[in-house]
Amino acid sequence: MESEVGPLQSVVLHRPGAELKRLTPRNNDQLLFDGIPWVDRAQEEHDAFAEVLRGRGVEVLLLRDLLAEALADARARAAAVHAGVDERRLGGDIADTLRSHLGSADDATLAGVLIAGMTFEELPAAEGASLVRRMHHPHDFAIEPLPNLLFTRDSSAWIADRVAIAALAMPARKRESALTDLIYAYHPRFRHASRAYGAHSAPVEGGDVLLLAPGVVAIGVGERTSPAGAESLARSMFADDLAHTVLAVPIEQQRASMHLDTVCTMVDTDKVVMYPAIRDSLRAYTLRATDDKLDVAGPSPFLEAAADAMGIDRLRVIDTGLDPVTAEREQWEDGNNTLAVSPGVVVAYERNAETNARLEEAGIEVLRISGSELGSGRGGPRCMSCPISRAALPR
Ligand SMILES: NC(=[NH2+])NCCC[C@H](N)C(=O)O
Repeated sequence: MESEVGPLQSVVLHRPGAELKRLTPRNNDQLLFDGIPWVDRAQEEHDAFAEVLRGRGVEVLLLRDLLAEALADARARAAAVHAGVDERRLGGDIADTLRSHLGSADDATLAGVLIAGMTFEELPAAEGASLVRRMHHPHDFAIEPLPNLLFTRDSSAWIADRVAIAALAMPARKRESALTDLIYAYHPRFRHASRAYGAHSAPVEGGDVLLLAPGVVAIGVGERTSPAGAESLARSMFADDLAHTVLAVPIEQQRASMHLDTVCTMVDTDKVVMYPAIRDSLRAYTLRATDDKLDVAGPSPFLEAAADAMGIDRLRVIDTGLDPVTAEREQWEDGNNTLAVSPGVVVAYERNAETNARLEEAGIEVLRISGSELGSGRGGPRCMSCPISRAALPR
């Protein structure tokens, strides 16, 4: 996979389920949701999203199935139980009981618990007294749920023929990469996939990684991806010959722009849709490897640095020309977070009517999906998808 826009062939999605039913007004902030989604409707919206992709010939793989299939391997099970059971939180006794309970669950049930988590009242019964059980509220989580698994973009990212397992920055999401890690390690389809970068160093999230052109990768640096994360991903891509140029793009460290793809996504080989408020201020450091040494230049204006690295005259921005308030509203609702299924064809939330109209005026085909419930986790079509293969672009 060497671009953002080559004809999409296969993608990993996660159909949201019981993990969203864990969200309450007391925990939604910590779990990174801005509201309490209506779960049945979120599932309908998600099914419709998957159908739009299938309708364009895309193979849709569902993360829950991949996880359950990977768990058929005993080593995957052991890793999953290890990652799910936090002995510091539970104490030795409960941890032991839970490990043996999970160890004997069937693959689908285990996958379900790893995703939806478990409360203290759902713990398997055990003999003897436990202060931990007595003192925890029955609704406290013994295993935290993973509602943000919906955003499959972030926990892994494919660059050329390699997969990078992300190190996620927020505590509520850290365990996601343990699951993607074991899918890629043990699922028969991916067992032989080579890795780029491991989950064990500084934070990098897939939402920050944009494949601008073959050999050219932009990495947003802000609330999630750290400078150290960007630098080590760049170094590993250079070492593996996956990129010749990396652009490190500072973005504001705030929720509205948590990832680079919340403010900018590619809609065609030489076109991006971008939040107008940052268009003139976005800058980039240009990283290259010269004689095996890292070379850092800039910062310079992002659009110029990108065009330069891509070897094109201009990287065009769809001129949404929106008034600042509409632009801010639609950016918050992921109007700039489009998923390209081929050059010039993108999936977008229908609610961002103005941005979509401008895209169409510019000749982009917009496949609209509804996201009134899905969007409450603050993520759009690009965040909710992890492309694993795209056809190469004609050169
Ligand atoms: N690639 C993205 N923009 N992902 C959006 C992730 C949203 C998620 N609720 C989070 O806060 O992490």
